[in-house]
Amino acid sequence: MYIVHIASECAPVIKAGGLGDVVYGLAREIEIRGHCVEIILPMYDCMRYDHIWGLHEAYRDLWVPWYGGAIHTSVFCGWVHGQLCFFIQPHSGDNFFNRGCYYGCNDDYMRFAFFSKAAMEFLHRSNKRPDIIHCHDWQTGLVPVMLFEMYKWHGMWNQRVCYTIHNFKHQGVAGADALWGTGLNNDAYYYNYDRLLDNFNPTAINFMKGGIVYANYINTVSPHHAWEARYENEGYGLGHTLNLHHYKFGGILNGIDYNTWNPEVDRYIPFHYGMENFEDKILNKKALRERLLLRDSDKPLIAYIGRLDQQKGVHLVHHGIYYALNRGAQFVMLGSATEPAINNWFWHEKNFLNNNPDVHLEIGFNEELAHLIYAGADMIIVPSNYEPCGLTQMIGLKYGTVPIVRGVGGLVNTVFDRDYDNYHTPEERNGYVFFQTDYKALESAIDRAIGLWEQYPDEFRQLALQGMKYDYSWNNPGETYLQVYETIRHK
Ligand SMILES: Nc1ncnc2c1ncn2[C@@H]1O[C@H](COP(=O)(O)OP(=O)(O)O[C@H]2O[C@H](CO)[C@@H](O)[C@H](O)[C@H]2O)[C@@H](O)[C@H]1O
Repeated sequence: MYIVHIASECAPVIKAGGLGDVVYGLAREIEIRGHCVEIILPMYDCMRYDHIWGLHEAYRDLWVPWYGGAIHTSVFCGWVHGQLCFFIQPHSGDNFFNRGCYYGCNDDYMRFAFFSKAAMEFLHRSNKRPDIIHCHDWQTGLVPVMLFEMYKWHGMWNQRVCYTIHNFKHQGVAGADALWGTGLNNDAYYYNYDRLLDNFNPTAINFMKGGIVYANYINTVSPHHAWEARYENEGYGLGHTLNLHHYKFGGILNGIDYNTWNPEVDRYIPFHYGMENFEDKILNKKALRERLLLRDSDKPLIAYIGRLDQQKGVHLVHHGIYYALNRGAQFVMLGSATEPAINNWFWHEKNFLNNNPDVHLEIGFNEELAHLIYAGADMIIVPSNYEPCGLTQMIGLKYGTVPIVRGVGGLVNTVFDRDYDNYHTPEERNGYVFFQTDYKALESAIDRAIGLWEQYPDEFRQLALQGMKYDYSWNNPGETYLQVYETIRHK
């Protein structure tokens, strides 16, 4: 099969969060299984060019129709750790992708409407006819709309779309200018409840809704979150649309790329270890302490890695830092915030705690440091308000770093409480789970973890080893996605 991903991220060249990991990891898995996979991405000025091999111009004069005119665009091509990627570079005064950031501009919806249009135009003009177009999140929600309303009539009859939703909160709610820009025009037709009209704002269209309505298959990234999106409020207003399209909606648990995230081969950690030499993990803990100037001691080390955002339960991350310190543990946080209020808050805490030898708050994005933290920490907290899948707990498990998570979304599908899980035998349990969003809930889970670490170190070690046994690689999800591709391809 021939599969083309159209996405706004691909790790490690463009990574703001988990979307990048998934696009790269899934593409790689499907290619290993003998299929042809290509990835189309925006050519951001701030991406990690050092991760691209052989970058060259592949298509020089692509004229992308835009607002009745056309934007002169170049398409570059190169290999990102073995995966063939195409990068879209428009030459226009809008400077869509030369902003020094991936997201966070006022005209994001126009930037990604253009990207989606350019990706489709590139496929069309270069005569690429993939069996499957796999697109992701709101940024590419217009891809299936354009395919089935426009490009189908230009020779793209046989293409089918798989649309994966990694985060329902961001939906691409836009005005009619997105329709005019892309040439979909015809406002009256798209401003319709059955098509792109936002479910709550009668003056707006919704890219993600477009993706849901038009794609041949839609999924979110864990079975439990698929359920939450339909039956609880986790679909952020798209629950009814999902119910209408339930026959083509599912939840497929993400994997993680064990070539990148594996303490036996990780090139960013100083000491490799696995289940056989688990005791070497402590050498990484020492290295982490040295790197962050933390006091060497016999305390447990708790970590948080992730975006600092309401989704991630920042109030609990914040509380967790102080609770861990009071409870005699060390804490390391690595995170970045796009919201100024949250950013300021954590900078304030960082300055306040600056001289404390048991805590380090690193504010920013640092892929290399993340690896060392996963390897060096004893526990990792994921206190999310909602979590479609969550990769950090799965990475933690692989590194023998015991996850302490809130029981929502994909966290429910991957972490099983050592003391209270009803569905897994004691040998299958791998972490700690709490359910409420108040401080007490988090505290009791941290207490149980630290208690075991301090008083029953052998049992704690056993729990970590049980987590390492789990296979959360792309092996199983890769198989499932292939089945999806096969099914929609023949429809
Ligand atoms: N400051 C920082 N420095 C270095 N690395 C950092 C970092 N902050 C985060 N990371 C890394 O980014 C990834 C984040 O994974 P998450 O599952 O938290 O994804 P996120 O919420 O962004 O994405 C959404 O998409 C993913 C993928 O589908 C879902 O798992 C998730 O639930 C959903 O919210 C991990 O690889 C983590 O190590």
